[in-house]
Amino acid sequence: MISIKDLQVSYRLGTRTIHAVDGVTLDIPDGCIVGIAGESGCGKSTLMKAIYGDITSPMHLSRGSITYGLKSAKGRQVTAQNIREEWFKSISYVPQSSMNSLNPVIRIREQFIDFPGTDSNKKRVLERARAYMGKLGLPPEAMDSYPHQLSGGMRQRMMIGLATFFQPELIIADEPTTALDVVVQKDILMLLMELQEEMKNTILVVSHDMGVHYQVTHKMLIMYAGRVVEYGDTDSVFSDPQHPYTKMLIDSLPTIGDDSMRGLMASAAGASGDRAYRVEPILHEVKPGHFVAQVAAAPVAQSVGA
Ligand SMILES: Nc1ncnc2c1ncn2[C@@H]1O[C@H](COP(=O)(O)OP(=O)(O)OP(=O)(O)O)[C@@H](O)[C@H]1O
Repeated sequence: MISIKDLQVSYRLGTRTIHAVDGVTLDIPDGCIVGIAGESGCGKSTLMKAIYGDITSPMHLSRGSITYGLKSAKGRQVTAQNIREEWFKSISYVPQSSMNSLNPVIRIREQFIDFPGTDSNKKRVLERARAYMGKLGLPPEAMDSYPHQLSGGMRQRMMIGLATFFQPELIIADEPTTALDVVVQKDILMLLMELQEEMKNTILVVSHDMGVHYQVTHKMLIMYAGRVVEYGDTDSVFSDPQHPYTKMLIDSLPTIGDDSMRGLMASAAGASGDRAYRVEPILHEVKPGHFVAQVAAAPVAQSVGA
């Protein structure tokens, strides 16, 4: 279990200090996927970097502690002081826009060989990496490509492959599906879920997409202005949100069968005044080539006495 106690992480900007994470206390159990949501700038990435132990100026840990409950392969307790030595082994990070983090001028296979912690027998590493990438749905020749020769989805798969190659107990994925189309997004999320199911490790996923959180996570952490405003089992947070900000985030998620959306659709159509409507919205061409989902246009029923 990861235990975070009264964590404050700040940025020093000249004479000013911003507390990007402020007084966060929480326990993250082993073997679950935790989703982190909250508006831009609320401190999600800062919290993830602090957990990863990637604390470099102007960022600093101004208060509190993180304990990991992890042991290295050599049986040593992982602490905030030695966590860097465990990068990619016990803990790995898929950063924002990570698919663009591959070095563009060297082939992917070289990036695997240079990878921290790989053993000195390059041939053996490559064989293992090729087999692993095949398991992640990448063709064997993808390892011999330069990053620009692969699609965004393939590059993101590669990054997830790099992050999971040593089966770390903790993986932090900061917006792993941003900038991918919805089909590829789904594939990447399914891949993360399958890997977690197999490895039984803990994954922290930052995303702005509440639909992603609902589908993928076991627990949800909602942040606002550097603080955690709600944290609980995903089912409970979605079915019974308590904090107004969580309610707002969840209300912004349209769902099939959502009566409030139906009401909205109905009133929008009703407001036009010239349509009777059924409840199910249908795509209508309102202008040549311009479609909108609205309730079906049907002859307006004549009211009695009209
Ligand atoms: N390197 C930095 N120097 C100074 N301030 C920073 C730095 N990085 C982040 N901040 C500030 O810290 C606060 C939290 O930023 P952070 O990137 O953690 O938010 P976030 O929730 O991850 O946002 P986003 O969803 O846009 O990625 C913001 O006010 C941001 O401006």
